[in-house]
Amino acid sequence: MDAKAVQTLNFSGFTRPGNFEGRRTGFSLSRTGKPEMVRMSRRKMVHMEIACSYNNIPASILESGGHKFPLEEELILKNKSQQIQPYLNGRCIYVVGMMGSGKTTVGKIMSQALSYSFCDCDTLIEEEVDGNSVADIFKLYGESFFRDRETEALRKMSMMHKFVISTGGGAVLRPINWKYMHKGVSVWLDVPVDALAKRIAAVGTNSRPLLHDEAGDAYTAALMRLSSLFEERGEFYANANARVSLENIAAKLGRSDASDLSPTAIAIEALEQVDNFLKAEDGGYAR
Ligand SMILES: Nc1ncnc2c1ncn2[C@@H]1O[C@H](COP(=O)(O)OP(=O)(O)OP(=O)(O)O)[C@@H](O)[C@H]1O
Ligand SMILES: O=C(O)C1=C[C@@H](O)[C@@H](O)[C@H](O)C1
Repeated sequence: MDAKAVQTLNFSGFTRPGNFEGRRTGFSLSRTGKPEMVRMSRRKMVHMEIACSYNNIPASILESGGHKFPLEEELILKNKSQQIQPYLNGRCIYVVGMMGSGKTTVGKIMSQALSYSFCDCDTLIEEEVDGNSVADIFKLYGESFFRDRETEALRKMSMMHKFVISTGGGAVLRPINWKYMHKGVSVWLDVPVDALAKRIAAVGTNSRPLLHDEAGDAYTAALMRLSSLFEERGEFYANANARVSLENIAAKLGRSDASDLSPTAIAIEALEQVDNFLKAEDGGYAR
């Protein structure tokens, strides 16, 4: 085997209930790069070696960790979530960030990894206002009515445990909302505004009332409005306990573009930043 074109991950330890989602089998990549099924008993010492051999990917990329394979990302995610779970102690995670920053997409991945439930605050408000969409609530009742419902939804969620909560883009604006969100751990997904504008232009602005009235082509209109919203809100997002900067992740992975990072890679960094916060609070892990 060409040692240069191989990356190996080793995991040893006892399986715990919940590991491998209760399945008695796991996957390992064979030396040829094909996944192989591996049988495991319910609780036993396991040693898993995952060797990835991709001849067309330069060894320098594999060795620098600049390329993450989906299976590898899944294992890192699970490992990280198991590491922080005892220190989270059931506290909820609130994901904050601009419209389109991936709070729902990344939040769902985090909730699965942590075996937490997931709640989208906008959806909760829609359910509580007779199933009206956020856009319709703005139209029918106005923004301040929506903001009051948002505060009420956060108050209710602050009494829950083991939830990842994707908040609305403007939830950071009211100090009372922070009082509720600080019952848990808050994470800011900091995504460059041009990446947000690309994502939003791709799906349209119909469901996003604060962007809907802007003139011009979809990308430019979204970019202009998002830039001015970010100028007003940047300092509020920075109240979060942990910041996940897509530009920093791209730099770590040696990528030039922060807009093509996988949601799983972003979720891993989010858990990493939560871990840093937990280590720093109240004297850290020594509680
Ligand atoms: N890492 C990513 N790379 C590319 N596209 C992404 C990524 N994460 C999310 N998206 C896409 O961006 C759009 C917005 O994502 P998502 O709904 O998760 O964001 P959000 O922060 O919850 O948005 P909002 O606050 O407006 O509801 C979706 O179309 C989603 O598929
Ligand atoms: O950024 C905002 O102010 C908003 C974001 C959405 O998630 C919705 O909560 C609503 O459209 C307002």
